[in-house]
Amino acid sequence: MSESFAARAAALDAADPLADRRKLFTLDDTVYLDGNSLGALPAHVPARVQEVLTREWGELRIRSWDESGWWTAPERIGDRIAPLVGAAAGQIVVGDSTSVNVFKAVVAATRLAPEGRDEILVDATTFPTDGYIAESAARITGHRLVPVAPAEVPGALGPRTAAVLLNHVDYRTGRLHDLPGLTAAVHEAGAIAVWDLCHSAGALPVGLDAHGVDLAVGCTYKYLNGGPGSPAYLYVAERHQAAFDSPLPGWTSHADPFGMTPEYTPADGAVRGRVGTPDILSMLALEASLDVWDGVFIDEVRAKSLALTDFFLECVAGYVPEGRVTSVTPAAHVERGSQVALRCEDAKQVMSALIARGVVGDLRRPDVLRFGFTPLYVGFADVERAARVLGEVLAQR
Ligand SMILES: Cc1ncc(COP(=O)(O)O)c(C=O)c1O
Ligand SMILES: Nc1c(O)cccc1C(=O)C[C@H](N)C(=O)O
Repeated sequence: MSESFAARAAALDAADPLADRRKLFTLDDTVYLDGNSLGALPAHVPARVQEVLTREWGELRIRSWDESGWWTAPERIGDRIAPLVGAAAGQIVVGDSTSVNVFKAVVAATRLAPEGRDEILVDATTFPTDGYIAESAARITGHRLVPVAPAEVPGALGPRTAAVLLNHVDYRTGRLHDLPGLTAAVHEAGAIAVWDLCHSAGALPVGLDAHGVDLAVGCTYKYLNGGPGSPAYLYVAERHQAAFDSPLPGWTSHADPFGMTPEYTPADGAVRGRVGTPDILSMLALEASLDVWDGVFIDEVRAKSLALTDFFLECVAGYVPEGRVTSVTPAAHVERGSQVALRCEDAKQVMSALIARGVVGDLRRPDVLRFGFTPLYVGFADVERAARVLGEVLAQR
C-alpha cells in the first residue's frame, strides 16, 4: 500500500505545475503542514529586510518615507494582495492586526447600514478574536450581538440586522462557507457583509468584487507568508469608500496628514482605513514575500490545494488504523478550505509525536489535529509521508 501511495505521490509531484515554487522557500526535511498558522519564509526575504535596515533606515533615515516609498507602502502592498482576493486596485490597505481591522470594519459596517437597525450577527463558530471584538463593537455602538452558525445566517437575517461578520474558512474545521450566497442573503436583508479571509486568502479564490462583498479583513502571515505578526489588511469596496466612517480615524488616514489640523478630514479611497504610522519593517518583509506569487493564478492554487487534501484524506484512510481519527473537514470540495482537521483521542500526545518525527501540524484543543496545505510549497510526497507517519504513530499507541 505504501508503495502505491508513494508511487502516486511521485507521479502527482512530477505533474504539478506549481512544484518549482517550493524552491523559493526556506524549508528543511520536515513536512510543514502549519502554513495555515504561520507561512514559511520565502528565501529572498532576509536579504530584502537587511537592505531595508542597512540602506533605507541606516543610511537614508527619514528620507525613506518618501524616497524608499515607505509612506505609500500600505496601499501599494494592498494592491499586490488585491488580485489574490479578487479585488480591483485601490480598495485594500495593509496595516494593523486582523483584530484591529475587525473592529474598524464592524463599527464602520454599522455606520454604513440603514438607520435604525440594532443587531450585528456574528459567526458563532468564529476564531475567538472576531467574536470578542464584535461583542465590544456591538456594545460601543449600541447593537445587540447575535451569534449564529454561518449556515443559519439566512434565517436569522431581518429588518433589524445592520451587519454580519463571517469567516470564509473556519479555522478549526477547515469548512469553506458560501461567500457568494451568504453575501447575497445579507444584501437582500439590506445589511452589510463583513468577511474574515484569514484562512482563505492565498489558498483559494475569494472573488471580493465579483460577489459584491462590502468589507473584508485578513491576515498575511498564513497562506500569504508575510512573517510572524505581519500586518493585516482591510478591504472597503469602492462603492462604500466615500461613506466609510472609521472608528479609529488616526492621522495617517487624514486627507492632509502633514497639515496637522485639529479637524479631521478623511482621505479618499483605501487610505481612509489607515490608523497610525505603518510598521515598516514587517510591512516591507511582507511586500517582498509577495514576490512568490508572481505568475501564479489562484485557480491553479485551488486545484492543487484540493488535490492535496483529497490525497491526504485518501492516504489517511489507507494508513491509519480504522476508527482512530474522524475528519471534521467536509468531504465536498465546495465546502472545503485548504486544511484537514482530524478528531483524534489523545490529540495532544499524537501531535507531539508527529512533530518529533518531522511532521508539523498543530493541535486545536481538546481533540483536533490540524493540517494546513500550502500549495506553493507542500508537495504530494509530503502528504504521503504525513499520513504514513500518522498511521505509524497511532498504530504504536
Ligand atoms: C479567522 C481569524 N481571524 C483573526 C485571527 C487573528 O487575528 P490577529 O492577526 O489580530 O492575531 C486569526 C488567527 O490568528 C484567525 O484565524
Ligand atoms: N496568530 C497566531 C499567533 O500569533 C501565534 C500562534 C498562532 C497564531 C494563529 O494564527 C492561529 C490561527 N489563527 C489559527 O487558526 O488557529
